[in-house]
Amino acid sequence: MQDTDRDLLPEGLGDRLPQQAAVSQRVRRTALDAMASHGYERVETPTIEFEKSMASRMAGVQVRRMFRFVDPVSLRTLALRSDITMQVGRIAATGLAAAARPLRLCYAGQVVTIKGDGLDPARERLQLGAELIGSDSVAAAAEIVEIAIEALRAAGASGISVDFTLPDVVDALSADALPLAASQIEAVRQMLDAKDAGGLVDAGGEAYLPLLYAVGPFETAIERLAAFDNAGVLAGRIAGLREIAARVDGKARLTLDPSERHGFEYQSWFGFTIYAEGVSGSLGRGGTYRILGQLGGQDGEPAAGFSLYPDPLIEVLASEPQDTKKLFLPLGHDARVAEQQRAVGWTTVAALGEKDDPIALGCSHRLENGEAVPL
Ligand SMILES: N[C@@H](Cc1c[nH]c[nH+]1)C(=O)O
Repeated sequence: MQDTDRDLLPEGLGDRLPQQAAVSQRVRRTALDAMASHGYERVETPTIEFEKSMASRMAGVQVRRMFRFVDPVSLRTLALRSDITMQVGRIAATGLAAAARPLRLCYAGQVVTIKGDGLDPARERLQLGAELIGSDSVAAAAEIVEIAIEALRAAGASGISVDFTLPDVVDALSADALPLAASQIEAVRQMLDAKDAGGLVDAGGEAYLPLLYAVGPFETAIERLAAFDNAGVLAGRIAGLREIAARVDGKARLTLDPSERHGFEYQSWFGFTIYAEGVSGSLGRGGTYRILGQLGGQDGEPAAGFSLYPDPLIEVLASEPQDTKKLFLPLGHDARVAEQQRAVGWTTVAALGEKDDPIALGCSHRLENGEAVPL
């Protein structure tokens, strides 16, 4: 009988072969270097931890997306990390509780979820990001957006665009200017998410209809949002968005979709999604949020941050021709010369036998009389 399962990977999981792995390393390094250059210090977190500590750090985290199982040692429920931001929140609230604020941390690692996101079947993704802990001000949010753009550009993306949103807009409006019954709030949110104008009216959210039209290029959409907000409930948020937009002007194309919530589980007054030309789907998101714990009392500690999910960018970059400079070392070559060549940046591939074919092995040059000769 054939063991068909042996060579298969579960749905949504995959290997990276050398070309993709090389690009992935480069993307990770260049993006993290951009974050480090702005004072974000690297932290590393475990891939598994207690479910409770991950799920309770921020309001709105969805545990049902996480792989969970019982630890045979502690007999407690563990979860595989689905978002490193929550772990950075734990570090900020515990190990680095006494560190000076604002605290700037960055991270990179694989994250997994039980189900892919929308049409994307991938269940494991590379996540890279930065968190600015101690403030969720406009200045903090603007710094985060600027660094997200810079990190993505450093990683090789171009034609970057950023879509701003107000994750808690329904809460803000329903608490004040446009009251909704507690039972209506979820339906109104869902209809806004679905951009379903008819459904929004049926759900009793007619007054929220203008939110569906305050979308598109930032300048015109923000004007529409301001016109809709005649009670001034959103005035602070609108001024904040304008300030952030002015800071990133010229670095990315800006759009606004004030009721967009896809992927925003715990962000508060400000959120954004980031895209690049030639790459389908989004490449990351971020925003302001609160870290629950002792710091900041009941409301938690304010923070802002972003996470990039660069896998689709890695695919695109890895499909472009790479300039490989590899030097073939024939049998009997001078080992000292080879070492000197590596010292000046060559990658060398040494022949093991007579039959080794430099071209088939991906070499661009061959060592002859101490010189690299093009093949
Ligand atoms: N970790 C969030 C993005 C984020 C980082 N910091 C704040 N928000 C996500 O992946 O959706």
